[in-house]
Amino acid sequence: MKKLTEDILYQVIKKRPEQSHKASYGRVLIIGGTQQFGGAVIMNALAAVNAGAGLVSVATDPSNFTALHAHLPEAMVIDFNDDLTDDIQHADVVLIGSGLGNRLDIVEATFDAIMARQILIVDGSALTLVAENKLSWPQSQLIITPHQMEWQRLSGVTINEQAFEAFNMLAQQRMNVQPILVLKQHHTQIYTLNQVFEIPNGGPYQATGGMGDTLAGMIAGFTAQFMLSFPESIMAAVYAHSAIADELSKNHYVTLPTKISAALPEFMSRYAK
Ligand SMILES: NC(=O)C1=CN([C@@H]2O[C@H](COP(=O)(O)OP(=O)(O)OC[C@H]3O[C@@H](n4cnc5c(N)ncnc54)[C@H](OP(=O)(O)O)[C@@H]3O)[C@@H](O)[C@H]2O)[C@@H](O)CC1
Ligand SMILES: Nc1ncnc2c1ncn2[C@@H]1O[C@H](COP(=O)(O)OP(=O)(O)O)[C@@H](O)[C@H]1O
Ligand SMILES: [Mg+2]
Repeated sequence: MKKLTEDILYQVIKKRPEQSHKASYGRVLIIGGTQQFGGAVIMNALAAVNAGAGLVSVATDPSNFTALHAHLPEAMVIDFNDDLTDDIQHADVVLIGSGLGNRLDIVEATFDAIMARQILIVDGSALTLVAENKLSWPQSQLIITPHQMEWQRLSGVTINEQAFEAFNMLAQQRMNVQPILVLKQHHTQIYTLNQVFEIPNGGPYQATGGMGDTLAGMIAGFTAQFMLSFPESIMAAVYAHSAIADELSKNHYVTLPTKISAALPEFMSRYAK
């Protein structure tokens, strides 16, 4: 187990070249947010845009369009009931699952459309749907972001057994496509193909709904923008998420997910050398 340090931020976050444009920083497609859980995709998108993704589109229930635009006019919207194949195939990074409820049809269609070279981040309800329906993972650069109960549902490793790294690693290796596993908890762990990393920061002021949706959006923004630093870009996103929460916690009892996203541009500017 390797403990991550602030160095990961200097390693991944780079000063932008003058000769660049929005497409240089990645196209992200976010798929999620039923009528009940529209907030989840708004938080995904706030995080991805504030992390610096070049272009962000959100495929969601149409009842969420106005609220999303009110929070974030930078994002584009798509009706998630339409055929998303073209939108998926034009994205560099697809994030699916936050607030997706029981829309198994959308998970299946996304897994069918995704291509092997693309980054696919699977979060929230999509993880539960994969577990319940025993879906196979698609060929892609797969990242999964379960909290401990979602990981228990997916892997069969109970929350108590998750203290043993070897159990998690074995379960990860048994999947048909070996994903990068971001196992969320106090001191989140990141399982790459052959090594485990752990963040030393973060705390209970982060225990509030939408905190994981924000992390998933940050991972999308970091991986889309810092393509050449994969998978370190994932570690930098996880580290930054908790580092910002730590800073806010000095004078905030609870660190709201939307405040973490709002702090991202200034936070990242400190590391861009
Ligand atoms: N504003 C919005 O739109 C929001 C939308 N959201 C969306 O809702 C969807 C459902 O996501 P979810 O995580 O809330 O529900 P679920 O998968 O049932 O798991 C929760 C249960 O698991 C247990 N548990 C055990 N260990 C745990 C741990 N370490 N961390 C967390 N839980 C742990 C615990 O059980 P308990 O301890 O209560 O017995 C708990 O009751 C998902 O798509 C998400 O994106 C949310 O983001 C909120 C804001
Ligand atoms: N006590 C804690 N210490 C550190 N981080 C925490 C703590 N509780 C929750 N978190 C973080 O908050 C996030 C919660 O994710 P998740 O349960 O998926 O939230 P949601 O689905 O509501 O957005 C994870 O990144 C987790 O590591
Ligand atoms: Mg979650």
